[in-house]
Amino acid sequence: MAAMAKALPVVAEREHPLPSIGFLGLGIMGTAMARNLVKAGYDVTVWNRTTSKCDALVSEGAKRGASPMQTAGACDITFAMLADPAGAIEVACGEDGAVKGLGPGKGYVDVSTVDGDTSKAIYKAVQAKGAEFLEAPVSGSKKPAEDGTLIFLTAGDKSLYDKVVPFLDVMGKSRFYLGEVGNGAAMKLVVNMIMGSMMASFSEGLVLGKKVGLDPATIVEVVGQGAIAAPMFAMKGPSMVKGSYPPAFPLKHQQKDLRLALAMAEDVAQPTPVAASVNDIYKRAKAEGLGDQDFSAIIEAYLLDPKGLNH
Ligand SMILES: NC(=O)C1=CN([C@@H]2O[C@H](COP(=O)(O)OP(=O)(O)OC[C@H]3O[C@@H](n4cnc5c(N)ncnc54)[C@H](OP(=O)(O)O)[C@@H]3O)[C@@H](O)[C@H]2O)C=CC1
Ligand SMILES: O=CCCC(=O)O
Repeated sequence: MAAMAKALPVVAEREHPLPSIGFLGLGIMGTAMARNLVKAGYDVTVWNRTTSKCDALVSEGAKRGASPMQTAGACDITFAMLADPAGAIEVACGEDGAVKGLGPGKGYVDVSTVDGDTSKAIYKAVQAKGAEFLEAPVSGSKKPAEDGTLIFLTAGDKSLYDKVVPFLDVMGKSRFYLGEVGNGAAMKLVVNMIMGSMMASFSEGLVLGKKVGLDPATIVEVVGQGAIAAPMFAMKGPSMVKGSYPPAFPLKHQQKDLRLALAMAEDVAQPTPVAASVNDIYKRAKAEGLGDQDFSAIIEAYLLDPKGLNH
């Protein structure tokens, strides 16, 4: 059963004036997360590199930021939801980066999925301005972002964590405080490494089953009733069977997370042969032009006929 959208607390019901919020990065996730903050009645300023992506939220009540620097300068707490380490560094530490707008009393919360070293570099830059930093990558995809049921994996300045709890609770259903910067990134990469391998294994099973004459839709049903049942298989399986992969979690980001998880494993000399092999399959799918499709399109990398299981 699909998760129910939760009732959002509204600002008018609160007793004290609340901090103003900046939100940088309005992709699939950022748009839905910022929208929930706007809907809850907060004073939200949004910025995105492709400025047209701000239009809808501005028409719904958000203010338009001129740059990451201006947005962070105008707001008490700024969230950032960027594609990858390069984007996160650019937006935080670039020419018109958010860090330039920060100062004592302000906070920067990076909710992008990046590696620990990227997070630590941003932390150092934020600290140098006398501001506070929290890394807070999320588990959960487009639908949980829309429903406000994400899981936050936070680490960094505990005092900032305490301040942003009300905002995290608007955007999410649960939150973990994991201590030092890097631990949130590590938790997120471990979870997504497992997820990428699960999806590849599921695809492999569907393709093999089809080849030996089984009905893929029946395989999805059987998997859903046994010990390996998973919400992800139940949600993605039916559309995979139809060869349809509308992007919720883009395949290029899943491959990025595998790449970052493998680098993390390399740093501690931990063998991860399953993830290494799976990463090659995602790389092949990306090379075949599937990067902007949902990551469930990984199944296409197994198929000679690129139209999907039904063809
Ligand atoms: N989609 C999902 O299910 C989930 C995604 N994540 C993670 O969240 C992050 C965002 O994901 P998602 O919203 O799906 O991604 P999208 O690809 O939809 O959005 C990426 C965002 O990053 C911006 N961006 C990328 N590079 C730069 C740059 N150099 N400078 C400025 N802005 C940049 C894009 O701007 P522009 O619009 O101009 O291109 C866009 O706003 C990723 O780290 C992803 O791994 C985490 C959990 C779930
Ligand atoms: O990083 C993306 C995670 C997607 C999910 O948790 O469903």
